[in-house]
Amino acid sequence: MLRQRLAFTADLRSHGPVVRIFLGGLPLYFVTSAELAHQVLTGETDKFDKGIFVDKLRRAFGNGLVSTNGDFHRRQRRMIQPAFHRRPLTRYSETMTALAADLANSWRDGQTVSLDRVMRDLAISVVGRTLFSADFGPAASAAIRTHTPTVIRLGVVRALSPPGLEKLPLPVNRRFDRAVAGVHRVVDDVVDSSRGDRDDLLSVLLNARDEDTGEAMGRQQIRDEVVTLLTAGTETTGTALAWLFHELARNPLVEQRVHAEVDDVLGGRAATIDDVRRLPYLQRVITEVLRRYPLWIMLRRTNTSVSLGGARVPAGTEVGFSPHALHHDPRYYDEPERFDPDRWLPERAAALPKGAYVPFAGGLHHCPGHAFAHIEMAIVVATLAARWRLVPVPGKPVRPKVIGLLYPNRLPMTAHSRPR
Ligand code: HEM
Repeated sequence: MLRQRLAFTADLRSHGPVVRIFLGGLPLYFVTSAELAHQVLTGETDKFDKGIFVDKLRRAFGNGLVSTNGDFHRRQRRMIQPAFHRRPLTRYSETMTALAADLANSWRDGQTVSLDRVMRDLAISVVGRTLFSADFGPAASAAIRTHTPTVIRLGVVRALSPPGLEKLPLPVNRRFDRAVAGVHRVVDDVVDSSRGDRDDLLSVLLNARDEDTGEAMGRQQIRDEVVTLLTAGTETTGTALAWLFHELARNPLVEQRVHAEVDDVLGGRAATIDDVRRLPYLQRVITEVLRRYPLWIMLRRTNTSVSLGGARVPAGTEVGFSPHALHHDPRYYDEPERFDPDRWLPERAAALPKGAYVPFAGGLHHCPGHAFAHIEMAIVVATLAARWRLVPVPGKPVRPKVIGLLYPNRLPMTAHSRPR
């Protein structure tokens, strides 16, 4: 499973709708149909808690939103959700436009950039400024960019290995601890230097009071929420942006249509939130990128006995599915390996069953940042594509590294100025 990750989870569908596999002795019920994935995410959502992944990653994310269940999760979510409503998103979009324009202005014709790194740094700057009023310098940005994939990668290995591995004095565990400490150092700096008097999400957390006791939120809990938002909001969006430019370069007809659309709407200027709805083709490109490059697997755990596709699954059992396998399942998608943004034209997408497209999960843990991510991606791509065409460096093949998320192994690209 760890060696051939995508092939392993794709192949499970040939064994039936529910397949029992073992993670170092621990049974995992893997569901392979859209219908059952939808049931796990949204159908009986209060019967499924977060599973072994978040247990193994608790040292990193503590009790942040992504790792908690039940009433506690609901309370924290209620507090954080308003930061993703329309009005704050409009405010954040100004920062997205400014940062994208700065990047577009910083390139020289013929310059080669590590696009994966640049996109992840941009995503880190966007979340830092919008949610925490923090300007991460190059060192802090590099710390997040290098430590977060290590935390996720080793968390996945821990989850899929025999229990107890993480307690042994192994180099791999020391690496995990160092990476966690690296992310925590950056976040502690951000939390400690805020006075809580800004119009941002960090100030909401610093000023929050318990509804019953009136007590302030503990420092540790604030740190857990900030670590969660920072990593959940940057790795995903940064890698999706990198893959988007990779796909444009591999699909010249798609690239031409994106260029024609942004030229028509922007005429060379930076994009704003008002432009996003006027870029329908680019929105389909974004939807298609999130189909091709979603999470590898998602896990949950039953908190009561559940019937799944006719199988009786006892309480306390790990249940999982692969968004990547569902997004490439020929039962739901014609030519699933083809990058085809027009499959998202409303008349063609209407037949897609629930659960077949789940880049942002669903149910109680549905990604609160989905609109934030869509707006950010549209603004960044439109602003850069209005000025630059990004061309792959020959002889440097790009392939996905599957670390929970799909990262490009590298993505050197040369920026060519587009005629204005
Ligand atoms: C393309 C970009 C993004 C993708 C593909 C994505 C995907 C996801 C997915 C699949 C989950 C559910 C995880 C699970 O339940 O196991 C999730 C949760 C979450 N995401 Fe996103 N996300 C993206 C962008 C963002 C952004 C921009 C933010 C914030 C700035 C964010 C913040 C969160 C948080 C806080 C959670 C936990 C929610 C909860 O458990 O209640 N995400 N995301």
